[in-house]
Amino acid sequence: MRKIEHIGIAVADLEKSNALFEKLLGKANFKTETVEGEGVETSFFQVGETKIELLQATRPDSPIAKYLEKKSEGVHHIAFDVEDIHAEVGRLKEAGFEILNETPKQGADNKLVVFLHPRSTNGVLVELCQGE
Ligand SMILES: CC[C@@H](C(=O)O)C(=O)SCCNC(=O)CCNC(=O)[C@H](O)C(C)(C)COP(=O)(O)OP(=O)(O)OC[C@H]1O[C@@H](n2cnc3c(N)ncnc32)[C@H](O)[C@@H]1OP(=O)(O)O
Ligand SMILES: [Co+2]
Repeated sequence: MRKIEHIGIAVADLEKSNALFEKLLGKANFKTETVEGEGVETSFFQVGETKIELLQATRPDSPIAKYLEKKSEGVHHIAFDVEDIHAEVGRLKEAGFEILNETPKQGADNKLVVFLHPRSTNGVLVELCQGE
């Protein structure tokens, strides 16, 4: 794992949270992107080498909608940048972590992403992501 690629934050109202994070970070977001496969609309802010990813649900069965039903707005996942996602999945599986999707799926920014179940990672939803 090379660095924290982004921190995902579940929000109820992307427009409101965009304005809040713009004020907090002193800069505007650099992009928004809808990822239909995950049922989310995202907004990204660059902070040094890493990013803040705000996530709003686009449909009721989105993981973000389910999360907000049970919990509240806040940190939803931590994403690590990896060089070789297949090798990393193999290593983590061997080490006993619970992989949610062994076949990488399409994330934002055309990246391949894999999630680890929070029950195997001290309650933190972990995302691995490999860039182009
Ligand atoms: C924009 C695309 C991409 C990117 O490029 O960055 C993204 O970031 S997409 C982000 C949204 N997608 C995902 O989160 C996909 C992976 N998540 C899942 O598969 C599911 O959300 C889950 C983690 C398996 C949970 O789903 P489910 O089992 O249906 O939900 P429950 O509500 O029943 O939860 C079971 C258990 O897990 C705890 N939980 C759920 N979400 C989280 C979380 N984000 N962080 C920590 N813990 C979480 C939940 O509290 C339950 O715990 P117990 O009550 O103790 O059983
Ligand atoms: Co993410």
